[in-house]
Amino acid sequence: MQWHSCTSQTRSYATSTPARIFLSHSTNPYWNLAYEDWLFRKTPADQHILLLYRNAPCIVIGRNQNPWNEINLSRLRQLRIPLVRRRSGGGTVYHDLGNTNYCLFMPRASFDRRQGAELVSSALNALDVPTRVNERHDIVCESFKVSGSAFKLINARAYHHGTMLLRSDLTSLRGLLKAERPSLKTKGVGSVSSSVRNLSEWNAEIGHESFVRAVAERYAKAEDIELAITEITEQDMMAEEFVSDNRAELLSWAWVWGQTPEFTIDLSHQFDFGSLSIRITSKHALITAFDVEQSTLSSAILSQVEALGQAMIGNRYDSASDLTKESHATNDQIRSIVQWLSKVM
Ligand SMILES: Nc1ncnc2c1ncn2[C@@H]1O[C@H](COP(=O)(O)OP(=O)(O)OP(=O)(O)O)[C@@H](O)[C@H]1O
Repeated sequence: MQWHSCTSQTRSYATSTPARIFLSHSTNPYWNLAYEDWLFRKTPADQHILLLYRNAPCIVIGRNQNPWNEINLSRLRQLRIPLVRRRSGGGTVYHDLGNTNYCLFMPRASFDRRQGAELVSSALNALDVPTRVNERHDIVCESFKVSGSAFKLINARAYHHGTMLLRSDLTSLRGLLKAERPSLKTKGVGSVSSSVRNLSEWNAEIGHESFVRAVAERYAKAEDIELAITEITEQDMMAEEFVSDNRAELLSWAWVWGQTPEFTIDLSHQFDFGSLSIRITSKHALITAFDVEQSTLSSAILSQVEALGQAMIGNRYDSASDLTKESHATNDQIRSIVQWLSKVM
Protein backbone atom coordinates (compact mmCIF):
# COMPACT_ATOMS: atom_id res chain seq x y z
CA MET A 1 0.00 0.00 0.00
CA GLN A 2 1.26 3.43 -0.98
CA TRP A 3 0.70 6.66 0.92
CA HIS A 4 -0.05 9.75 -1.11
CA SER A 5 0.51 13.01 0.65
CA CYS A 6 -0.90 16.30 -0.55
CA THR A 7 1.36 19.28 -0.74
CA SER A 8 -1.26 21.99 -1.14
CA GLN A 9 -4.19 20.57 0.82
CA THR A 10 -4.62 19.30 4.33
CA ARG A 11 -6.03 16.00 3.03
CA SER A 12 -3.98 12.87 3.55
CA TYR A 13 -5.23 9.38 2.70
CA ALA A 14 -4.16 5.85 1.92
CA THR A 15 -4.69 4.51 -1.56
CA SER A 16 -3.53 1.53 -3.54
CA THR A 17 -4.48 3.05 -6.90
CA PRO A 18 -2.41 6.04 -8.04
CA ALA A 19 -4.25 9.16 -9.17
CA ARG A 20 -4.57 9.73 -12.93
CA ILE A 21 -5.23 12.59 -15.31
CA PHE A 22 -7.28 12.21 -18.51
CA LEU A 23 -7.83 14.69 -21.32
CA SER A 24 -10.61 14.01 -23.80
CA HIS A 25 -10.14 14.97 -27.44
CA SER A 26 -13.83 14.50 -28.18
CA THR A 27 -15.93 17.66 -28.30
CA ASN A 28 -19.16 15.69 -28.41
CA PRO A 29 -21.11 16.28 -25.17
CA TYR A 30 -22.78 12.86 -25.25
CA TRP A 31 -19.48 10.98 -25.54
CA ASN A 32 -17.82 13.14 -22.91
CA LEU A 33 -20.64 12.78 -20.40
CA ALA A 34 -20.89 9.03 -21.04
CA TYR A 35 -17.14 8.68 -20.54
CA GLU A 36 -17.34 10.74 -17.36
CA ASP A 37 -20.00 8.35 -16.04
CA TRP A 38 -17.82 5.36 -16.99
CA LEU A 39 -14.87 6.76 -15.03
CA PHE A 40 -17.23 7.35 -12.11
CA ARG A 41 -18.68 3.84 -12.05
CA LYS A 42 -15.99 1.61 -13.49
CA THR A 43 -12.70 2.78 -11.98
CA PRO A 44 -11.55 1.58 -8.52
CA ALA A 45 -13.52 3.20 -5.69
CA ASP A 46 -10.35 4.47 -4.03
CA GLN A 47 -8.97 6.13 -7.16
CA HIS A 48 -8.56 9.87 -7.57
CA ILE A 49 -8.95 11.06 -11.18
CA LEU A 50 -8.98 14.37 -13.00
CA LEU A 51 -10.79 14.50 -16.36
CA LEU A 52 -10.68 17.57 -18.60
CA TYR A 53 -12.87 18.08 -21.66
CA ARG A 54 -14.76 20.66 -23.66
CA ASN A 55 -17.88 20.43 -25.78
CA ALA A 56 -19.08 21.92 -29.05
CA PRO A 57 -21.95 24.39 -28.42
CA CYS A 58 -24.71 22.82 -26.31
CA ILE A 59 -26.95 23.53 -23.37
CA VAL A 60 -26.48 21.22 -20.40
CA ILE A 61 -29.32 20.98 -17.90
CA GLY A 62 -29.22 19.38 -14.46
CA ARG A 63 -30.69 15.93 -13.86
CA ASN A 64 -33.85 17.30 -12.21
CA GLN A 65 -34.58 20.32 -14.33
CA ASN A 66 -37.37 21.42 -16.60
CA PRO A 67 -36.16 22.48 -20.09
CA TRP A 68 -39.33 24.54 -20.72
CA ASN A 69 -38.52 26.56 -17.61
CA GLU A 70 -34.84 27.12 -18.30
CA ILE A 71 -34.19 27.51 -21.98
CA ASN A 72 -35.24 29.61 -24.91
CA LEU A 73 -36.18 26.48 -26.86
CA SER A 74 -37.13 28.20 -30.10
CA ARG A 75 -33.73 29.89 -30.20
CA LEU A 76 -32.04 26.58 -29.38
CA ARG A 77 -33.81 24.96 -32.34
CA GLN A 78 -32.98 27.92 -34.59
CA LEU A 79 -29.27 27.67 -33.74
CA ARG A 80 -29.43 23.84 -33.99
CA ILE A 81 -27.76 23.53 -30.62
CA PRO A 82 -28.34 20.25 -28.78
CA LEU A 83 -29.97 20.05 -25.38
CA VAL A 84 -28.14 17.65 -23.09
CA ARG A 85 -29.31 16.42 -19.68
CA ARG A 86 -26.41 15.51 -17.42
CA ARG A 87 -26.41 12.91 -14.62
CA SER A 88 -25.57 15.33 -11.82
CA GLY A 89 -27.93 17.85 -10.23
CA GLY A 90 -27.60 21.63 -10.33
CA GLY A 91 -28.50 24.25 -12.88
CA THR A 92 -28.42 24.96 -16.60
CA VAL A 93 -25.17 25.96 -18.28
CA TYR A 94 -24.02 26.82 -21.78
CA HIS A 95 -20.99 25.05 -23.23
CA ASP A 96 -18.89 25.80 -26.29
CA LEU A 97 -15.23 25.41 -27.23
CA GLY A 98 -14.39 28.51 -25.19
CA ASN A 99 -15.54 26.72 -22.04
CA THR A 100 -13.42 23.92 -20.56
CA ASN A 101 -14.82 21.44 -18.06
CA TYR A 102 -13.06 19.64 -15.26
CA CYS A 103 -14.22 16.63 -13.30
CA LEU A 104 -12.57 15.41 -10.11
CA PHE A 105 -13.39 11.84 -9.04
CA MET A 106 -12.58 10.58 -5.56
CA PRO A 107 -13.62 8.12 -2.89
CA ARG A 108 -16.70 9.44 -1.09
CA ALA A 109 -14.76 9.53 2.19
CA SER A 110 -12.47 12.24 0.77
CA PHE A 111 -15.24 14.26 -0.89
CA ASP A 112 -15.41 17.91 0.05
CA ARG A 113 -17.65 20.45 -1.69
CA ARG A 114 -15.05 23.18 -1.66
CA GLN A 115 -11.73 21.45 -2.21
CA GLY A 116 -12.04 20.81 -5.96
CA ALA A 117 -13.03 24.38 -6.75
CA GLU A 118 -10.18 25.64 -4.52
CA LEU A 119 -7.70 23.53 -6.46
CA VAL A 120 -8.90 24.87 -9.82
CA SER A 121 -9.00 28.43 -8.49
CA SER A 122 -5.43 28.20 -7.20
CA ALA A 123 -4.31 26.90 -10.62
CA LEU A 124 -5.87 30.05 -12.11
CA ASN A 125 -4.19 32.28 -9.55
CA ALA A 126 -0.89 30.88 -10.87
CA LEU A 127 -1.97 32.22 -14.29
CA ASP A 128 -2.49 35.66 -12.72
CA VAL A 129 -6.26 35.43 -12.72
CA PRO A 130 -7.66 36.66 -9.36
CA THR A 131 -10.32 33.98 -8.88
CA ARG A 132 -11.78 32.74 -5.59
CA VAL A 133 -14.44 30.26 -4.49
CA ASN A 134 -17.67 31.78 -3.20
CA GLU A 135 -20.19 30.45 -0.68
CA ARG A 136 -22.08 28.59 -3.47
CA HIS A 137 -18.85 26.80 -4.40
CA ASP A 138 -18.79 28.67 -7.70
CA ILE A 139 -15.47 30.09 -8.86
CA VAL A 140 -15.78 33.85 -9.27
CA CYS A 141 -13.50 36.57 -10.53
CA GLU A 142 -14.20 39.86 -8.80
CA SER A 143 -17.97 39.47 -8.44
CA PHE A 144 -18.51 37.61 -11.73
CA LYS A 145 -19.18 33.90 -12.07
CA VAL A 146 -16.68 32.14 -14.30
CA SER A 147 -17.44 28.54 -13.31
CA GLY A 148 -20.37 26.53 -11.96
CA SER A 149 -20.16 23.26 -10.07
CA ALA A 150 -22.23 20.15 -9.58
CA PHE A 151 -21.63 16.98 -7.61
CA LYS A 152 -22.62 13.35 -7.63
CA LEU A 153 -22.24 10.82 -4.83
CA ILE A 154 -23.13 7.14 -5.16
CA ASN A 155 -22.08 4.43 -2.70
CA ALA A 156 -18.34 4.76 -2.08
CA ARG A 157 -17.62 7.15 -4.95
CA ALA A 158 -18.03 10.87 -5.64
CA TYR A 159 -17.28 13.46 -8.27
CA HIS A 160 -17.23 17.21 -8.52
CA HIS A 161 -17.45 18.68 -11.99
CA GLY A 162 -17.43 22.23 -13.15
CA THR A 163 -17.33 24.53 -16.12
CA MET A 164 -14.76 27.24 -16.82
CA LEU A 165 -15.58 30.19 -19.03
CA LEU A 166 -12.31 31.00 -20.78
CA ARG A 167 -13.49 32.66 -23.99
CA SER A 168 -17.08 31.53 -24.53
CA ASP A 169 -19.70 33.22 -26.65
CA LEU A 170 -21.54 35.01 -23.82
CA THR A 171 -24.13 36.46 -26.22
CA SER A 172 -25.25 32.93 -27.09
CA LEU A 173 -25.11 31.96 -23.42
CA ARG A 174 -27.41 34.83 -22.40
CA GLY A 175 -29.74 34.39 -25.35
CA LEU A 176 -30.29 30.69 -24.75
CA LEU A 177 -30.90 30.76 -21.01
CA LYS A 178 -34.09 32.45 -19.95
CA ALA A 179 -35.77 33.66 -16.83
CA GLU A 180 -38.06 31.14 -15.22
CA ARG A 181 -41.74 31.23 -16.12
CA PRO A 182 -43.76 32.06 -12.99
CA SER A 183 -46.80 30.30 -14.49
CA LEU A 184 -44.90 26.99 -14.58
CA LYS A 185 -44.93 25.14 -11.24
CA THR A 186 -42.56 22.24 -10.79
CA LYS A 187 -40.89 20.15 -8.11
CA GLY A 188 -37.75 20.29 -10.27
CA VAL A 189 -34.64 22.35 -9.61
CA GLY A 190 -34.45 25.93 -10.91
CA SER A 191 -31.17 27.52 -11.97
CA VAL A 192 -29.65 30.42 -10.09
CA SER A 193 -28.86 33.05 -12.68
CA SER A 194 -25.57 34.93 -12.24
CA SER A 195 -23.56 37.60 -14.04
CA VAL A 196 -20.94 35.70 -16.00
CA ARG A 197 -17.64 36.75 -17.55
CA ASN A 198 -14.83 35.07 -19.48
CA LEU A 199 -11.41 34.68 -17.87
CA SER A 200 -9.89 36.15 -21.03
CA GLU A 201 -11.00 39.54 -19.62
CA TRP A 202 -8.35 39.14 -16.92
CA ASN A 203 -5.76 37.19 -18.89
CA ALA A 204 -5.91 37.79 -22.64
CA GLU A 205 -3.63 34.81 -23.31
CA ILE A 206 -5.71 32.19 -21.50
CA GLY A 207 -7.17 29.31 -23.51
CA HIS A 208 -8.01 25.61 -23.36
CA GLU A 209 -4.38 24.41 -23.50
CA SER A 210 -3.04 26.76 -20.83
CA PHE A 211 -6.00 26.03 -18.53
CA VAL A 212 -5.61 22.26 -18.96
CA ARG A 213 -1.89 22.51 -18.27
CA ALA A 214 -2.32 24.69 -15.16
CA VAL A 215 -5.02 22.49 -13.61
CA ALA A 216 -3.19 19.25 -14.45
CA GLU A 217 0.03 20.58 -12.87
CA ARG A 218 -1.78 21.70 -9.75
CA TYR A 219 -3.58 18.36 -9.49
CA ALA A 220 -0.39 16.32 -9.97
CA LYS A 221 1.24 18.33 -7.20
CA ALA A 222 -1.73 17.89 -4.85
CA GLU A 223 -1.87 14.17 -5.52
CA ASP A 224 1.90 13.79 -5.40
CA ILE A 225 2.13 12.10 -8.80
CA GLU A 226 4.22 12.68 -11.90
CA LEU A 227 2.52 14.99 -14.40
CA ALA A 228 1.28 12.50 -17.00
CA ILE A 229 -1.85 13.16 -19.06
CA THR A 230 -3.64 10.26 -20.75
CA GLU A 231 -5.28 11.50 -23.95
CA ILE A 232 -8.60 9.91 -24.86
CA THR A 233 -10.29 9.88 -28.26
CA GLU A 234 -13.83 9.02 -29.29
CA GLN A 235 -12.48 5.71 -30.62
CA ASP A 236 -11.22 4.84 -27.13
CA MET A 237 -14.63 5.70 -25.72
CA MET A 238 -16.51 3.68 -28.34
CA ALA A 239 -14.45 0.62 -27.44
CA GLU A 240 -16.17 0.50 -24.05
CA GLU A 241 -19.65 -0.97 -24.34
CA PHE A 242 -20.74 0.82 -21.15
CA VAL A 243 -19.79 4.17 -22.69
CA SER A 244 -21.63 3.50 -25.96
CA ASP A 245 -24.77 2.35 -24.13
CA ASN A 246 -24.57 5.28 -21.78
CA ARG A 247 -24.23 7.71 -24.69
CA ALA A 248 -27.28 6.14 -26.39
CA GLU A 249 -29.29 6.69 -23.21
CA LEU A 250 -28.14 10.32 -22.95
CA LEU A 251 -29.40 10.85 -26.52
CA SER A 252 -32.81 9.29 -25.92
CA TRP A 253 -36.03 11.28 -25.66
CA ALA A 254 -36.82 9.41 -22.44
CA TRP A 255 -33.69 10.85 -20.81
CA VAL A 256 -33.52 14.35 -22.32
CA TRP A 257 -37.22 15.19 -22.00
CA GLY A 258 -38.87 12.29 -20.18
CA GLN A 259 -36.80 12.87 -17.01
CA THR A 260 -38.50 16.24 -16.52
CA PRO A 261 -40.15 16.32 -13.09
CA GLU A 262 -43.95 16.70 -13.02
CA PHE A 263 -45.13 20.23 -13.71
CA THR A 264 -48.22 22.32 -14.30
CA ILE A 265 -48.51 25.44 -16.40
CA ASP A 266 -51.27 28.05 -16.14
CA LEU A 267 -52.02 29.86 -19.39
CA SER A 268 -54.50 32.72 -19.80
CA HIS A 269 -55.42 34.97 -22.66
CA GLN A 270 -57.93 37.65 -23.46
CA PHE A 271 -59.14 37.18 -27.07
CA ASP A 272 -61.43 39.62 -28.93
CA PHE A 273 -64.19 37.05 -28.53
CA GLY A 274 -63.70 36.15 -24.86
CA SER A 275 -61.16 35.01 -22.28
CA LEU A 276 -59.68 31.59 -21.56
CA SER A 277 -57.58 30.23 -18.67
CA ILE A 278 -56.30 26.69 -18.77
CA ARG A 279 -54.04 24.50 -16.68
CA ILE A 280 -51.95 21.83 -18.37
CA THR A 281 -50.32 19.08 -16.29
CA SER A 282 -47.34 17.09 -17.51
CA LYS A 283 -45.64 14.00 -16.10
CA HIS A 284 -42.49 12.50 -17.67
CA ALA A 285 -42.93 15.23 -20.31
CA LEU A 286 -46.29 13.76 -21.42
CA ILE A 287 -49.51 15.77 -21.15
CA THR A 288 -51.62 14.16 -18.45
CA ALA A 289 -54.38 16.75 -17.96
CA PHE A 290 -55.87 19.74 -19.75
CA ASP A 291 -58.30 21.68 -17.57
CA VAL A 292 -60.24 24.79 -18.48
CA GLU A 293 -60.09 26.91 -15.31
CA GLN A 294 -62.08 29.90 -16.48
CA SER A 295 -63.71 30.97 -19.73
CA THR A 296 -66.07 33.55 -21.21
CA LEU A 297 -66.07 31.79 -24.61
CA SER A 298 -69.32 30.68 -26.21
CA SER A 299 -70.34 27.14 -25.22
CA ALA A 300 -69.79 25.89 -28.82
CA ILE A 301 -66.20 27.17 -28.88
CA LEU A 302 -65.53 26.00 -25.35
CA SER A 303 -66.57 22.44 -26.16
CA GLN A 304 -64.18 22.47 -29.14
CA VAL A 305 -61.35 23.69 -26.89
CA GLU A 306 -62.15 20.88 -24.45
CA ALA A 307 -62.09 18.32 -27.27
CA LEU A 308 -58.74 19.68 -28.43
CA GLY A 309 -57.41 19.38 -24.86
CA GLN A 310 -58.62 15.78 -24.58
CA ALA A 311 -56.85 14.96 -27.86
CA MET A 312 -53.60 16.32 -26.41
CA ILE A 313 -53.63 14.01 -23.38
CA GLY A 314 -51.01 11.29 -23.67
CA ASN A 315 -48.96 13.26 -26.20
CA ARG A 316 -45.49 14.58 -25.54
CA TYR A 317 -45.52 18.12 -24.17
CA ASP A 318 -42.93 19.12 -26.78
CA SER A 319 -45.13 17.92 -29.64
CA ALA A 320 -48.24 19.70 -28.40
CA SER A 321 -47.52 22.73 -30.53
CA ASP A 322 -47.37 20.54 -33.66
CA LEU A 323 -50.59 18.85 -32.67
CA THR A 324 -52.38 22.14 -32.31
CA LYS A 325 -51.00 23.33 -35.64
CA GLU A 326 -52.21 20.15 -37.28
CA SER A 327 -55.76 20.50 -35.94
CA HIS A 328 -57.91 21.38 -38.93
CA ALA A 329 -59.60 24.32 -37.31
CA THR A 330 -62.15 25.75 -39.65
CA ASN A 331 -63.45 28.29 -37.21
CA ASP A 332 -61.49 31.58 -36.86
CA GLN A 333 -61.89 31.66 -33.09
CA ILE A 334 -60.54 28.11 -32.68
CA ARG A 335 -57.74 28.92 -35.07
CA SER A 336 -56.71 31.89 -32.87
CA ILE A 337 -56.80 29.71 -29.75
CA VAL A 338 -54.71 27.03 -31.45
CA GLN A 339 -52.15 29.62 -32.62
CA TRP A 340 -51.93 31.11 -29.14
CA LEU A 341 -51.44 27.67 -27.54
CA SER A 342 -48.72 26.69 -29.98
CA LYS A 343 -46.85 29.88 -29.07
CA VAL A 344 -47.15 29.84 -25.29
CA MET A 345 -46.76 26.18 -24.37
N1 LIG B 1 -20.54 27.64 -18.78
C1 LIG B 1 -20.92 28.33 -17.72
N2 LIG B 1 -20.07 28.53 -16.69
C2 LIG B 1 -20.43 29.25 -15.62
N3 LIG B 1 -21.64 29.78 -15.44
C3 LIG B 1 -22.53 29.60 -16.42
C4 LIG B 1 -22.22 28.88 -17.60
N4 LIG B 1 -23.31 28.86 -18.38
C5 LIG B 1 -24.26 29.54 -17.72
N5 LIG B 1 -23.80 30.00 -16.54
C6 LIG B 1 -24.50 30.78 -15.50
O1 LIG B 1 -24.81 29.90 -14.45
C7 LIG B 1 -26.22 29.91 -14.16
C8 LIG B 1 -26.66 28.54 -13.64
O2 LIG B 1 -26.05 28.36 -12.40
P1 LIG B 1 -26.52 27.25 -11.35
O3 LIG B 1 -25.80 27.54 -10.09
O4 LIG B 1 -27.99 27.15 -11.32
O5 LIG B 1 -25.94 25.93 -12.03
P2 LIG B 1 -24.60 25.21 -11.72
O6 LIG B 1 -24.92 24.22 -10.66
O7 LIG B 1 -23.54 26.21 -11.46
O8 LIG B 1 -24.27 24.44 -13.08
P3 LIG B 1 -23.18 23.31 -13.21
O9 LIG B 1 -23.59 22.31 -12.27
O10 LIG B 1 -23.21 22.77 -14.60
O11 LIG B 1 -21.85 23.90 -12.92
C9 LIG B 1 -26.83 30.31 -15.45
O12 LIG B 1 -28.11 30.86 -15.27
C10 LIG B 1 -25.83 31.35 -15.97
O13 LIG B 1 -26.02 32.58 -15.32
